[in-house]
Amino acid sequence: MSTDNPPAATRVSIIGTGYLGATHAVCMSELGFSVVGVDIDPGKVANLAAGRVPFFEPGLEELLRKNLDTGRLTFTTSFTDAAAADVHFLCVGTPQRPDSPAADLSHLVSAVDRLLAAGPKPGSLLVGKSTVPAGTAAALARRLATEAPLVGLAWNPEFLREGFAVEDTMRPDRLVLGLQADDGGRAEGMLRAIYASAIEAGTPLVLTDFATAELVKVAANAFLATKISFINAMAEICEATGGDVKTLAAALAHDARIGGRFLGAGVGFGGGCLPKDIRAFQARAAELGAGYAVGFLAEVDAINLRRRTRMAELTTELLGGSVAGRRVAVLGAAFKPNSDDIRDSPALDVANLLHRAGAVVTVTDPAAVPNARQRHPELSYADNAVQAATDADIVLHLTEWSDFREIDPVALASYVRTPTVIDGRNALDVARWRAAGWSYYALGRPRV
Ligand SMILES: NC(=O)C1=CN([C@@H]2O[C@H](COP(=O)(O)OP(=O)(O)OC[C@H]3O[C@@H](n4cnc5c(N)ncnc54)[C@H](O)[C@@H]3O)[C@@H](O)[C@H]2O)C=CC1
Ligand SMILES: O=C(O)[C@H]1O[C@H](OP(=O)(O)OP(=O)(O)OC[C@H]2O[C@@H](n3ccc(=O)[nH]c3=O)[C@H](O)[C@@H]2O)[C@H](O)[C@@H](O)[C@@H]1O
Repeated sequence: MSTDNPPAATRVSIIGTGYLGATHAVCMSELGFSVVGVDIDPGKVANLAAGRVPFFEPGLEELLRKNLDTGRLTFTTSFTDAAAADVHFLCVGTPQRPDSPAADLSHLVSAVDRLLAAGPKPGSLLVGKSTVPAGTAAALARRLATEAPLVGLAWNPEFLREGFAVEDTMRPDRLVLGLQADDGGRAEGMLRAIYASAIEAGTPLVLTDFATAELVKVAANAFLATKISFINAMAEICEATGGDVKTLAAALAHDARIGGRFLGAGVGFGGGCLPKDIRAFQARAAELGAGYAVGFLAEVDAINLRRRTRMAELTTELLGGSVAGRRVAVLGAAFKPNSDDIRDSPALDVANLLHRAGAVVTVTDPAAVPNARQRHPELSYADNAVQAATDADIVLHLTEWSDFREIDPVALASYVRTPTVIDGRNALDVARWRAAGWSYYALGRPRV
């Protein structure tokens, strides 16, 4: 999206300023809109208002500060401040329920309660961006029809990736707009104006109904999860036959119909979205009587979780059958590089499995240690790979930060007790590590 022609007087509110909402607020302001971000977490609001992004996202803080300085971007806990906006983007969390695989929609319901209580402007538009089970928008439309008939509704799911959030928001692969057939084109017109620069730049625009828009989002995440679990299933077969999953994936990638992205075998997917979205999808399909159609996602989830236990088993095997009292260095805490997000992190899951089996586990990560320490105070933490690996019996590489790929294996070997590494992301330079005297292992690759 270009910022050459800032739009005029449209006022935008962003409800929920977490990973998605904070990024969307900053990017909408960068596009020239007057933006207010509202959140119930006063700490988050205070940080954002002071120019601090309370999570790791390359490029976002710089853009936040620049836009705060223009006066176009503000943050508040008051829904009254948000009520004056013309367009409200709903960006609150939809996590997995604690007691079931389904999505917890309570934040969404409460956000709408608060907005309606504050009295949104007649003619304003509520735009859902959160990932929701199919049918959520239709239910919300019925609610608005009785409680706020002059407020429109659209569903505009978000596809950004953490670590590339600004880039993905400014230059999305596509824009999906779920619209109501009977609003006379109002919502479409307002959203075309909001996204004018992206549309002019040629971003594909998909205009559809609510259910399809909701489903595009969960289908995309289900497909990505399936692709990762497919290659991890091949890794399991490679382990059984002595094959090499990295060569296998590279060979598959030469087929343009398959492509090489999301064929990275290793310890599997985590984060605040893929795992909970495939579970919520299954739960919703079952409610609709169509659970059989996505039954395969249970296997996708199971393959993914097996990679974590397999990593712990291989560690145990390489340490002679027991990890009790052995020192394990874990490189990585975030669910992926360029993020401090530890939601459903494979790295921390593996660290905990080993800790519970009696290992002395020390975790390091370039960005996620503060979050990990808060959530898992039972583990030990180090500032860098050398500290984590000092006197280690084994080193596990579980999040492929460039910092870890760039480690000098010769230097690191002088700190460890035994130079054994398991590359849980198939991302280290095997030849370099072996030449430096390390015994190198990886899931789905032959032992040499
Ligand atoms: N994190 C990501 O990269 C992406 C997330 N999504 C979806 O976006 C949604 C939000 O995800 P995240 O930003 O990761 O979650 P998050 O947990 O980082 O942020 C959610 C925010 O909503 C706030 N909130 C909760 N209840 C509220 C209420 N009643 N009123 C106002 N604010 C409230 C929370 O305090 C929090 O700051 C989810 O549905 C997720 O699946 C979609 C695409 C990308
Ligand atoms: O709905 C969401 O929130 C987002 O979920 C994912 O984005 P994200 O969770 O930021 O991370 P990804 O880059 O998709 O990675 C997800 C997980 O898969 C793992 N992964 C990825 C690729 C791969 O080849 N192998 C692999 O194990 C990563 O390490 C990570 O744990 C999607 O890629 C986004 O399009 C979507 O908007």
